[in-house]
Amino acid sequence: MAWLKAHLKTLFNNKKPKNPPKPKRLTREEKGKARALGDTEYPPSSTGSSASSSAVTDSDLLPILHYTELNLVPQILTQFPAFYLVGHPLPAPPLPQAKQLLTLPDDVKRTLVHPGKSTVRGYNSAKSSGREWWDYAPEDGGTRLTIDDEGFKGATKEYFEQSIALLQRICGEFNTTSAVEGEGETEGEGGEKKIVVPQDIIDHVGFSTMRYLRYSPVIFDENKENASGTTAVAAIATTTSNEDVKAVGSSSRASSKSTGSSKSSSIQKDTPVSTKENGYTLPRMEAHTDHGVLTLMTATEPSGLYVWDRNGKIFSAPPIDNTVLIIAGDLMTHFTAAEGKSPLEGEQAVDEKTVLPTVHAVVIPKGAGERYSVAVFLRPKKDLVVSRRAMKKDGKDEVDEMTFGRWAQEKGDIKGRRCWMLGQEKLSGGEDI
Ligand SMILES: O=C(O)CCC(=O)C(=O)O
Ligand SMILES: [Fe+2]
Repeated sequence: MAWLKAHLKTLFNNKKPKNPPKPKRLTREEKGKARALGDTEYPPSSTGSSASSSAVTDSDLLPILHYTELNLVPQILTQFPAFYLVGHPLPAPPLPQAKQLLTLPDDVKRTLVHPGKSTVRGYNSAKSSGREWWDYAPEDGGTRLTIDDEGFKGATKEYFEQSIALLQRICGEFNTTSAVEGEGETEGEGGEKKIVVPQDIIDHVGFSTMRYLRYSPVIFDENKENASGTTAVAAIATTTSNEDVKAVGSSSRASSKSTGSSKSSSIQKDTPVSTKENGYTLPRMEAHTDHGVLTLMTATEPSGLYVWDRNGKIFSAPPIDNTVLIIAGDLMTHFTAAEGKSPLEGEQAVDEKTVLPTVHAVVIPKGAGERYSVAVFLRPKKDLVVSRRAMKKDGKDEVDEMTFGRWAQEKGDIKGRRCWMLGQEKLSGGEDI
């Protein structure tokens, strides 16, 4: 797994685009107005050429993009870890359906567990995190592991299909057509099409799924929770602050490193490990990156979603009416790596057009109640080659082909799957991997 370690170290080591477009400076009021109106000038559409050695963005808000401006997405995802999309054609988000399914009696929910115990199909729970979820997959029209309710099934299928179509459209924006020499990249006719995101992803649903999630204090399993007192879990707090979010990041780092590591005891000692000493733990999802191409999210209040940018800066990502939030998954980094490079080669594969996967976490403030969310994951077929890496084997030049299935498998094999975390190393103040 040495390549992965090297890769993570370089990718997430405060790497910035070499020549990022400079965000336009707006006052707080202007920003708020731009957000409320879905102002097309925010974020700026210009591709300023002045080099900046400061942060990728000086804004503390995530951009809101209008559906008619999807062509800006490739640039925006190098500047921001996420964006809201307004003016999209999606139907109402199936949050009532999420609540409908996830508040069924436990014995009914148990019948929706995948026979092979898949965590990306049917019903699952992580009781010690105060979280449960149900995954819809389009196989057999999504009729397996679901409930017998036509309204539920219709709304679920519809939202999934339309969201996937939207994410595929966004992928198409990464594939530009270049005009005649000297004119740069344009939408001009007759030019050469540059494929960044494989066409197969744009044409096929692949291994895409949709998830309904519920975060609630009532999900905690009192008997299991921290029985040993050593399990690394999220911090305890009476309010949610950046500190709490950082703790969600650092504690999951401890859990990933502690398993199978000879350093586990010292790491656990040095890491904020919460127990029930204050009588409460927060419903949460630890910091992670999604391993697909793009993820579309929508949620109820209370807010609780946070995203990290490539410098470790945290953005709150509360739900905004009529918008969806879109973030990048690991495969975006494979596809947008520097020309001819695989991200598995590390730093040299990251250039100004490289989109890094969005680190995100959820933590629900104490007393805030329940949160429901919907996440649609655009993922390719498992055998799709996502990047190629030139390497020497027994003195011979070889090309190592990374498929999506292998990527997901190798990432999953790292305990806790917390490996692709940009912010986490910085936030936890810990040593490099
Ligand atoms: O609940 C959310 O908003 C995020 C869920 C998520 O990140 C995931 O399921 O991968
Ligand atoms: Fe996620």
